[in-house]
Amino acid sequence: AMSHAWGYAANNGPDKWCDNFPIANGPRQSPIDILPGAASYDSGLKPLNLKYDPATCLDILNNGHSFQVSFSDDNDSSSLKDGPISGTYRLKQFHFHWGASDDKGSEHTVAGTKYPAELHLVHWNTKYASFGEAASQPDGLAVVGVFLKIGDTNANLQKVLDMFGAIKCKGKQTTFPNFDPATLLPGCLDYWTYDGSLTTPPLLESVTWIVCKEPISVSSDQMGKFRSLLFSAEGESECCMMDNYRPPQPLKGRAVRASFQ
Ligand SMILES: NS(=O)(=O)c1ccc(CCCCO)cc1
Ligand SMILES: [Zn+2]
Repeated sequence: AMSHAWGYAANNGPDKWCDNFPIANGPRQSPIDILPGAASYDSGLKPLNLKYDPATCLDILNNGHSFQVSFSDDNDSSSLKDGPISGTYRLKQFHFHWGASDDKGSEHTVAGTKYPAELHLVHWNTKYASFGEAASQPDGLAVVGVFLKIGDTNANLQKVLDMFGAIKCKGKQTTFPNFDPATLLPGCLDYWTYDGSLTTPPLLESVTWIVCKEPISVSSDQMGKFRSLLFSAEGESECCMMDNYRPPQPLKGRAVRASFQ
């Protein structure tokens, strides 16, 4: 059985996740295809208020599905407020999803357009005691999504890619001090927002999605570096980490709001 051996291959990928995680066919699944023309401008939406302290950056890990940079979250030093949310949500980690080639890789799409990668900054609602508890609540998480578009080399992103030699295989982890995730944000923080879910198992319907309209740049060479990571653990037959994205899911009547006109 797949149990928790989910992945992105034909035998354990997104089309099979419903076997062990029936919520995969739920009413508020993510990602979605965002149709800018169908999004409704909401003047009540506040600008995003992101405050990140590089001192909270802890480590970088290859978890076999993506790589993630984790943050200490025992205070509000790195947190998200305002935007579509109420209260304070603490940054827990960020990670990416990407494709086998530059023509695909993002999870959200914009009027059918796929980007080569997508950054997710994962935050949890401090009205709950922990990330794990928040992840099971309908207003527990807020994930900021940022598209990556092929263009100039991204010097800030390169600082993350330079760590890949130490985390090539599943399970490898290394310290990653003093990285400022704010350097990965676009200049303009206009966003779309909707109620959704985690895009990987357990696919919990606990995420307020906040997807930035403006992408950040990544060079094609840098995208090649993403694909040098491995899904596989040391000693296993090597399997390159790529196409670790879930395709868009049915909107099922949900409204997508825009913070901009
Ligand atoms: N691609 S995503 O931002 O939706 C995302 C974020 C965080 C997790 C981990 C959930 C662990 C629940 O116990 C899984 C997926
Ligand atoms: Zn993600």
